[in-house]
Amino acid sequence: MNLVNSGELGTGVHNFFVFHSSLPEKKLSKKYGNLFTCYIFCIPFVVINGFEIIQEALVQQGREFAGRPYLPLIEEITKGQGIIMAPYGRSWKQQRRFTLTALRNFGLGKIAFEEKILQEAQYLTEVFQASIGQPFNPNSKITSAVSNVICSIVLGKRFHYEDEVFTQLVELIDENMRLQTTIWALVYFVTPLIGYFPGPHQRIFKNQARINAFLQDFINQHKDTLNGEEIRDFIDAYLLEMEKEQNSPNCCLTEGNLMQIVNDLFTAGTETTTTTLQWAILYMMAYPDIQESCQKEIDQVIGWSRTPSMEDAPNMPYVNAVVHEVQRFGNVAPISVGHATTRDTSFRGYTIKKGTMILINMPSVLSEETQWKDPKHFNPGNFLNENGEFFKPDAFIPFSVGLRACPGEKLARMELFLFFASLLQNFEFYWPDKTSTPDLEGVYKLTLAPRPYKMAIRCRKPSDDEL
Ligand code: HEM
Repeated sequence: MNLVNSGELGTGVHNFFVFHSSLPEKKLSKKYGNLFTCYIFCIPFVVINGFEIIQEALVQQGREFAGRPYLPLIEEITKGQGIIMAPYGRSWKQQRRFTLTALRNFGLGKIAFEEKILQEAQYLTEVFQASIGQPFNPNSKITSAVSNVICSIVLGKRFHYEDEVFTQLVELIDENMRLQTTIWALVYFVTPLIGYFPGPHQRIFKNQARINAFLQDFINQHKDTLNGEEIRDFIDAYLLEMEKEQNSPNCCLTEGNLMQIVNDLFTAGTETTTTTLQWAILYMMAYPDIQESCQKEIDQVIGWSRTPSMEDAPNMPYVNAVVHEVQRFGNVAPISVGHATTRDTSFRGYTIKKGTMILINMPSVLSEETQWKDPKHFNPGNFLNENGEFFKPDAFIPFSVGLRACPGEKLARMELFLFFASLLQNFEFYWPDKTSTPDLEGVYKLTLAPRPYKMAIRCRKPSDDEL
């Protein structure tokens, strides 16, 4: 048993068997308390629920909970490199520190990223505009726009939405994310020996090899044209730092790590933001009065003569509150990324053995009754005070907290605000099918996404004569 009671018995820790990967954690925490152990085929993992106890684990005992679980399938793909699934240690620290610095230097929080995002929002608006008149599924268009932001930061170029290399890359990444939530991934987790036999898991490896081949091409092109005088993008910055540090004995900057970080930024940076924007549009169709209030504020603060900018955010408390509420209610990363203990850890009177998988139950915080004014409904009021001013409750932690907290948070927040405000400035979104209403239940594929839907749009922008 992994969670060993070293204190008093029965203080909310329970052990039982679970044979399914999609857990009804909310119901379980009601029944078993804020800290309990589950088993997947006899392999234990500890589930942590609620703001206070999650803070305690990830922040106050941050180092002890900063590991990642050993998952044979992921290990086969990443070889422990990169950031997301890298074990806690020197290499992870270096990759993470370098990535945060590079993102900051390229303009995280500065104008450069804002321009890239706005340029992409403009393309997305044009593509939506061309679809007026026919209900359509916005998913692939939003995915293209969001992954293009990552492409321009990491690879130094954006792609046409129909570009063959680009669409293949996006599809392969998407398929691999989906395959990693199938029963096969679970079987691989328990019996890694199936890696030697045929089965759908082989498709994951095949897809990954193709993704890596695409990315290796880009890395090679960068190496051939590298020029210390001009850093074009993330790959350039990493290669130059590798060159500089090559004789340093503790340096973990390697081409293998570079490849895995590029993979990580694509996977983490595209799916989460795309899914949040899909929820945003779906909620706007489900709650047209909220959509209208957003548009009123956009019209007042921005008008028609210019595009939105991050400087508008403090003057747009309602839109800002809606974007945050989309993240809270949409809950796109319900189990965050799995954590693990980095050593035998004493926690709330219990000893958790080194390497135990830790599951952070995000909905237990994002809809915790004691933390929110209206936890159960989509209500921007959760982020507005009595004077209609924006405020952010401490329990708003969709990017997690502690040493592993999302390093892409600032970029993601910029993308969400600018894409959302640009789309609502230009279009009214409405549910095209009069016989049904938007389905607000999600489906889980590493992120919690809306079921595929079709939407209809009307152009809001007055003609030049009317302006
Ligand atoms: C709405 C958008 C996003 C959400 C909700 C989100 C959420 C998260 C969460 C919950 C984690 C796990 C934290 C933990 O283990 O405790 C994470 C990790 C991570 N995210 Fe994000 N993320 C978003 C966008 C991005 C973007 C745009 C990037 C890249 C530029 C990014 C890069 C990463 C990376 C590299 C990690 C791994 C950090 C580590 O293991 O040290 N994410 N994110």
